[in-house]
Amino acid sequence: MKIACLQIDIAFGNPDLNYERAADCLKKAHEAGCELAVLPELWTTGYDLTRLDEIADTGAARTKAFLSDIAKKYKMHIVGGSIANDTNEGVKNTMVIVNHHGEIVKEYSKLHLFRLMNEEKYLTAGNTDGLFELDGEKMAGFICYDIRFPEWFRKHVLNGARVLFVPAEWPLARVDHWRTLLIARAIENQAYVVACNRTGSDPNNQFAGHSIIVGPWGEVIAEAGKEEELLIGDINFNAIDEIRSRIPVFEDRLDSFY
Ligand SMILES: NC(=O)CCC(=O)C(=O)O
Repeated sequence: MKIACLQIDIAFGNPDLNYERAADCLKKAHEAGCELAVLPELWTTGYDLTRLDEIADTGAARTKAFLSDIAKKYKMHIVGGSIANDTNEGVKNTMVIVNHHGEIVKEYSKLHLFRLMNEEKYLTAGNTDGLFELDGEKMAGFICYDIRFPEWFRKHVLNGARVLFVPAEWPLARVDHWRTLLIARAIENQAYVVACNRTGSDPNNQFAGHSIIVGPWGEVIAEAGKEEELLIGDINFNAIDEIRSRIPVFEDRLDSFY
């Protein structure tokens, strides 16, 4: 499966412009022959959290219609990063996944809110898992800070997920943590990790870029630099079986001791 991470800059608090930019990049991913595209975290608004009452997407309705139209037009699955989603439980940081028929297959809202970027003051945590299926393969979505919680990843992998998606707005200041944690999540779970970070800056942070696709052996299949980039990599589901039979971690787990 040919996958594209849309490592883009995000216009602070300007959804109209961000939808336009995302549409351009999704078109480029389609033209490059990609079967699945991934967007970064909070790609419609950035971290303009004090203005969420004006700029959040009510019920993610605009985002769902936008992604669904594009997915259908290009026959491409879209892991829709995440957006500020105004729900009756508060504003959530929600990922929408759309298959290549334009059907919404999953909504996952970020479980672990990141205090260093004030998320807990403005956002409501999700309360569902991130498991979904595309082309008969089990996959899962996580959002940014979630990568610091290996138990959350393991839970999804034990439930069958073999491709783990991570949209993010990860600052440059901790780019070493970003790379190390993502590679570790791939190695320990013997699964693909596809992580799409934003680039550019906002009033509080400079972002790292360095979107990355990591294979189940921990090998870096593709990695972006710091600038805007359409990062493309191929994933091969057979490699997961091969590595799991070489080192049978999932057979050797001793659940009763953990
Ligand atoms: N947007 C985020 O969740 C950022 C997480 C982060 O920077 C970290 O160090 O963790």
